[in-house]
Amino acid sequence: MATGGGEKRAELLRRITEEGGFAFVASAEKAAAGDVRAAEAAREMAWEQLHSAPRDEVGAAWRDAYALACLHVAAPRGAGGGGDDDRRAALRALDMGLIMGGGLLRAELEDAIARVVADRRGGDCEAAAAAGDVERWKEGIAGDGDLADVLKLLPVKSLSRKKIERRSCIPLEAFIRDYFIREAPVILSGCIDHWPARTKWKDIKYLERIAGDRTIPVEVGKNYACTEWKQELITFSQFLERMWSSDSANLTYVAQHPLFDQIKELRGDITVPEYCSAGGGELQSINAWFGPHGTLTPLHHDLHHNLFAQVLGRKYFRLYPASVSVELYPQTETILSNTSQVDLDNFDETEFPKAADLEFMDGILEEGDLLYIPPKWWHYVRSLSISFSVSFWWRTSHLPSGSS
Ligand SMILES: O=C(O)CCC(=O)C(=O)O
Ligand SMILES: [Fe+2]
Repeated sequence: MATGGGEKRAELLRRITEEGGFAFVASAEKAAAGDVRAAEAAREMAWEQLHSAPRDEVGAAWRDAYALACLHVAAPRGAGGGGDDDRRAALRALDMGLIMGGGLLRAELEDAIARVVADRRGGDCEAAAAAGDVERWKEGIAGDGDLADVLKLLPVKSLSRKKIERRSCIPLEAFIRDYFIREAPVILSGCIDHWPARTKWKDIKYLERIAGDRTIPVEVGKNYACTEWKQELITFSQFLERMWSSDSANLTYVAQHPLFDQIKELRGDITVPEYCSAGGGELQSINAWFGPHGTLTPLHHDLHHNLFAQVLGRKYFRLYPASVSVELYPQTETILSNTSQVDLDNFDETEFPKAADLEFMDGILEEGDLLYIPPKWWHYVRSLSISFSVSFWWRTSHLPSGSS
């Protein structure tokens, strides 16, 4: 398997030389000549550079260098004829390159992944999910509990509560007129019934077969605002295994991950809803939110318009308008400034008095529903079953730029 991108590679090595990475360049040259140990050494050196400074300060050259080294590590293992272990190791290296590496060699990484995947398809690739898992999976997606059960867990003043409006699939013009322009949330049902994902993802064996050996980033812990929270890189199969764990302190959540850029087969199972063209906007990202019963996303806001598709399972959403930001006590640390200090699960009225009487909207997103969340609207999300959702974020030209 060739690593491709000859000119890009030469240019990258020049950039790394300028950064003083002579040892990396020497190892990369040996790796290109088939030296596996040199490939691994180069990857190690780039990895160290990636972790030597905060993520946004690591130079693009070193990120691209990491991707190049991953291509070299995978090349001999991914070549046709290798065994399953080799293919898995190649996929892991290439996925790590996609997740942690820069964008320069993205196409080369994707091509290499497509070759390994196609090679595997030729062989016997029956999914490993046990028969019992198939049943458990169906039960897990169904979930139970209604709004009253959720509200018991969340102390609220019922006077300040409104239901999120619910409509069946409406024309784009009506969506723009009634919700988008007014920046009003709405749940739309029956708009994604045609997505292959609605049927295919109900089959755990399908997910396991398509994605089982792929490496993905997951979040582990009660929620991202907790101190014990961490991120890990595990295979999709390992993630599915953890779905059955009852250890709530180690809830494992694929959250806000661009899974569909990474695993192309899954991208084919969903479609960008027409509503995302409202405002002549530009799609910013499509993210997966996949996890067990009980995942919690604390109260926060994002800068984008969000159309949130509930593909499998059910989720409770609580929304507060953008206008009440001050009353929700945003965190003071810049990195978490879009997150509220108010913990809705353990609401402390004496500490956050202004938040006590605020009006909010809530509702349960059922399988097959879409939820429109206008920019900067605060949202709190809790899964009521195994849940797989997809968010479509877009922005219009008049909105502030930047990420969530
Ligand atoms: O589903 C979740 O847990 C959070 C979703 C969310 O915050 C978003 O789509 O912006
Ligand atoms: Fe969000």
